[in-house]
Amino acid sequence: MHGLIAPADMAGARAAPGLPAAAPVHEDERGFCLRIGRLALRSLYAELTLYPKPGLVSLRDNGSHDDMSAETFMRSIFALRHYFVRITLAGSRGAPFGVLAALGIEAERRMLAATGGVNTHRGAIFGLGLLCAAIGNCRAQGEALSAQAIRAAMVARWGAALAAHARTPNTGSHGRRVAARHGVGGARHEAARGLPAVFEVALPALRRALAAGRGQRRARVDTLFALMAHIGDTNVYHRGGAAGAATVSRHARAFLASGGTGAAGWEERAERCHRLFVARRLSPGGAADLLAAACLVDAVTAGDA
Ligand SMILES: CC(C)(COP(=O)(O)OP(=O)(O)OC[C@H]1O[C@@H](n2cnc3c(N)ncnc32)[C@H](O)[C@@H]1O)[C@@H](O)C(=O)NCCC(=O)NCCS
Ligand SMILES: Nc1ncnc2c1ncn2[C@@H]1O[C@H](COP(=O)(O)OP(=O)(O)OP(=O)(O)O)[C@@H](O)[C@H]1O
Repeated sequence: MHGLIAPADMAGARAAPGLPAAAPVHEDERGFCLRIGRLALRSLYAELTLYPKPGLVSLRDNGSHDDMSAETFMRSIFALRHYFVRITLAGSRGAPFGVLAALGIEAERRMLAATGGVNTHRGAIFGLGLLCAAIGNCRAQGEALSAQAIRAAMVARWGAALAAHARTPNTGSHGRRVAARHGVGGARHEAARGLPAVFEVALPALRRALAAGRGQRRARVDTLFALMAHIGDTNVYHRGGAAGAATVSRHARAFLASGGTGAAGWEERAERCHRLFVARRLSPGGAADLLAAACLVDAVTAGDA
């Protein structure tokens, strides 16, 4: 086939309600979506393999988790390989929020099937999926891929729907219980505000550390701590309550105040923090998701796409 290609990767997006069933996919659009999908997976892999990462699962250990390991995460990442391609395409076609949500719900189903029912990537499916859609939309508008343009495309196309999504009570989730008890908004509120934790906290921290010559590993550790210091993470509240959340932000702030990974002994300090979180069963999973999201935006805007 020349020019018009309908690969398996695209099948879900074409079949999704709201997209024309037979909308042809041009080769350059297909190549772009495949590249963004690959960068999204690479960002999740970068987050998984990073160490030290307080309380979180890595290749070294399972952090504060009994029900998942790096292998569970690898299976989950593999199960998501078509999803990010499809949602990029849906975004480039300007699909309504309901289409993105349907793709996300289907991806959650695949994740749960691959992990035996463990929630490894719910937050990432939502946040990175939304970013992939925004990146696709931005490119389709003929905009150069900058962080600002990606964020603007996301807010312009789906801002109102995201605000409505944040207002909709979702039954029975940890996020809902945490919101009711502690007044913490979580992933949906973060998205409704245009992902400020990604664009105003994580990305600047990542770029600052890279510009200071710290390299990807140290820059990502600094970024994770910046996020831990900043966000209200529903995972942390769910497992550790307000006291757990205060512990996470206090230790993150102390690590950053000591110079982050720019200071001698940073690795030992970060590992000490990891051991303390594991002892208290704390896990900043929302910060981990947002780190992966920032890695994706950085890769896309650095020209890797
Ligand atoms: C919003 C969804 C993913 C989760 O709702 P829930 O109320 O459980 O949210 P909750 O705040 O608890 O977070 C879920 C996950 O997000 C991450 N997270 C936690 N806190 C935060 C935070 N402050 N900011 C960002 N992410 C966070 C964590 O990993 C957490 O496990 C879900 O309700 C949903 O709508 N799913 C289908 C839509 C979808 O995936 N669409 C894809 C493209 S838009
Ligand atoms: N490396 C990581 N280690 C642990 N969690 C992570 C990591 N990366 C991302 N996360 C996020 O953390 C969330 C998983 O956290 P957790 O297992 O605490 O949630 P849960 O299954 O909803 O709750 P619980 O297991 O406490 O009943 C996922 O949504 C995922 O997106």
